[in-house]
Amino acid sequence: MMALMPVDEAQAALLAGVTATETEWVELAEAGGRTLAADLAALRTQPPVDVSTMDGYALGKDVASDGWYSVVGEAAAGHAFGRSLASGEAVRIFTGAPVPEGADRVALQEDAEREDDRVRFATRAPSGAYIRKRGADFIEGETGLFAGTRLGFGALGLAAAMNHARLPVRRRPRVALIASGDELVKPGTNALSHQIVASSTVALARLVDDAGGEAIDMGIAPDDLSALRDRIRSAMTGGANVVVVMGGVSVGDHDHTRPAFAAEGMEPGFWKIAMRPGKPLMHGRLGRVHALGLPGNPVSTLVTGLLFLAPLVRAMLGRDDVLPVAETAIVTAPLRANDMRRDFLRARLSVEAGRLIVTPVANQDSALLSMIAAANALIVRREFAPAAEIGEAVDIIRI
Ligand SMILES: Nc1nc2c(c(=O)[nH]1)N[C@H]1C(S)=C(S)[C@@H](COP(=O)(O)OP(=O)(O)OC[C@H]3O[C@@H](n4cnc5c(N)ncnc54)[C@H](O)[C@@H]3O)O[C@H]1N2
Ligand code: MOO
Repeated sequence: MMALMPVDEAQAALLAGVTATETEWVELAEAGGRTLAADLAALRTQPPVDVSTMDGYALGKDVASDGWYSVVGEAAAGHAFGRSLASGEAVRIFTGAPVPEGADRVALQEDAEREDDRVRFATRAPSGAYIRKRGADFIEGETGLFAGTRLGFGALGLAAAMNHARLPVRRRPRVALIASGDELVKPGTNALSHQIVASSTVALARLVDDAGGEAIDMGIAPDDLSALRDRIRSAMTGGANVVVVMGGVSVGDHDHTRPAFAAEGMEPGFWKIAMRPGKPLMHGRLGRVHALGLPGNPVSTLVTGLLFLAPLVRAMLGRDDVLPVAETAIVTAPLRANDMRRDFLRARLSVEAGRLIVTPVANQDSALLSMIAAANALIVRREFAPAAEIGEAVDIIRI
């Protein structure tokens, strides 16, 4: 029997030599969830001048002998006080307003005793009080965001503040999804008893989308070599970066995925991985295009999608976080010792008294979508892991 390749080795082989997609420019408002293709420098300094962090009074260094300052004007956000402060003068100032020249501190309005146009304070604010210095956030020319960053709300806010209206992002990798099997019909059709609803396309498309790719539904190919070859070819013509065939990767007489890719000139990568579910997973290259055969059992399709396809998409985006992040949680059921296949148990993760608790779902059959729908994590059981007792910490991946 052909030896099974360890998961880590297969992931490394898959991700080695991935080329990032091209750069495209998008409007800031369209850039959410995309991945930066280049480092982004600040186009201005923020704050551009020293500003007040509170509502109060801007004061100079010198205190008048009687403690009273004369209030000579006002500074509000967007409205600077026009001149330098002289000794003994105060300017009424509001949050975000430029601190006038000659002022070195801001005193809170809560601490002020105001009488007409003069003001005094019981205690003296220290030098620099309530002043946010020019450039405290970023300085013009400084790199604020790095290539490979997924643009979440914080990064988008920073990009806007740095005065970028458009951002360079990686084009979404195009992932063609081909379902294969004579038994498959589209969701919502009048399926006969020997037919199965093709559920993996929509599920995998969601996973691809979430990873930052663009899923292309290539429909259902029958269990026929030339039909599958046609489908692979049209995916290539359509500009796919990854061609995925779901099902038909095992060793049965009707499993045409590998032969079809091979007939299209695939340079073989790996086939058969030491993992459960997902053993028959296959990868190869059609020139620069990645060929992936994902095992047909729906849970196997999604687990291999999560561990291989999604990381491949993220790698093509040049993302700085490619592989799923492992965390630990306390297991609530005993787990038996593992064999040489890394096991990914579908499980339910929750928080109890501030700790992560994880429970495997009732049935680990890789055909049961009800079980993966009920799960929100995978428990990762490493190769030859010893039995685990209730209360032990185990590795998990959120899904
Ligand atoms: N003799 C052996 N038989 C099998 C092995 C093996 O090593 N030796 N591996 C088993 C494992 S593990 C898996 S997983 C399956 C996967 O095989 P295939 O990739 O060839 O999948 P199919 O036979 O095409 O389909 C399996 C199952 O999944 C259903 N399916 C397929 N595509 C979809 C879809 N898009 N949506 C919903 N359901 C789908 C299909 O109807 C079958 O019931 O092979 C084992 N056999
Ligand atoms: O991948 Mo099969 O993945 O064990 O059902």
